[in-house]
Amino acid sequence: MTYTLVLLRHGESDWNAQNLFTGWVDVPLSEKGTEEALTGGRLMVDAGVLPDIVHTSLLRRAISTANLALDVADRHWIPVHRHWRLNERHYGALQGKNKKEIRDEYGEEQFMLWRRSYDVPPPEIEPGTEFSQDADPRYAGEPIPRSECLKDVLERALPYWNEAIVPDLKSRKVVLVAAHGNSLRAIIKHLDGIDDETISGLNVPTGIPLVYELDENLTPTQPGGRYLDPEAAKEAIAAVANQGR
Ligand SMILES: O=C(O)[C@@H](CO)OP(=O)(O)O
Repeated sequence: MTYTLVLLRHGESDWNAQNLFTGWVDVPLSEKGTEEALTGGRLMVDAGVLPDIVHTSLLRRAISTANLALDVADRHWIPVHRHWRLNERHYGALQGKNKKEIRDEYGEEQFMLWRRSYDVPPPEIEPGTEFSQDADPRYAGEPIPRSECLKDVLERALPYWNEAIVPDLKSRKVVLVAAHGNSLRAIIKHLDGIDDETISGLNVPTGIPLVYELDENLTPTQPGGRYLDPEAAKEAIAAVANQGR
């Protein structure tokens, strides 16, 4: 008997399409992203993987993706929990900046350090500036970051994983987590025990459900899980890896 976890990165957002660092900026899905979310729902139906409960971030690209996918799967009615601890990593002062321009200005090495190193956060965002979240009511009273590396994301996501998601898994619910490239990378690092170096090469495609069967110790029975459309995932993973080029 295993526990079933479905990880779903939101469909393409408007800012993914424009190649902008997004982080906690609350941008909507693009038309393509909406289609990806609907396809994600169909893939779950075809695989017979029907969520009993959903956890999302507080950002509309993840919320909309979950809503669209669950509607297709006729599971629009399941209980939902939302938390900022599942948000995308906070991209600090890079939020709203073009990835290619940042790469051209700072060079490949610095660009990749900021984008994919485990423990180097981008420069902090200035409070009160256009893309900062300090006055956003959804985070009132919360210890929100001004910039995060993946290590920070893992540290803030883990309490939510342990206290909110694990109990649902252990009660034998099929759990859907609809979140973001980097919050999902953090969860995958934790689940698969990926080391700090190797995780820099792992990218998560938009809109393709990734299913994990977990044993009693919450160890994946198949490391890396299985994408419900492996061919599409391969192509989309390469596209994410190549952003900024
Ligand atoms: O901009 C972002 O918030 C993330 C995800 O879209 O980008 P990256 O893949 O570069 O970490």
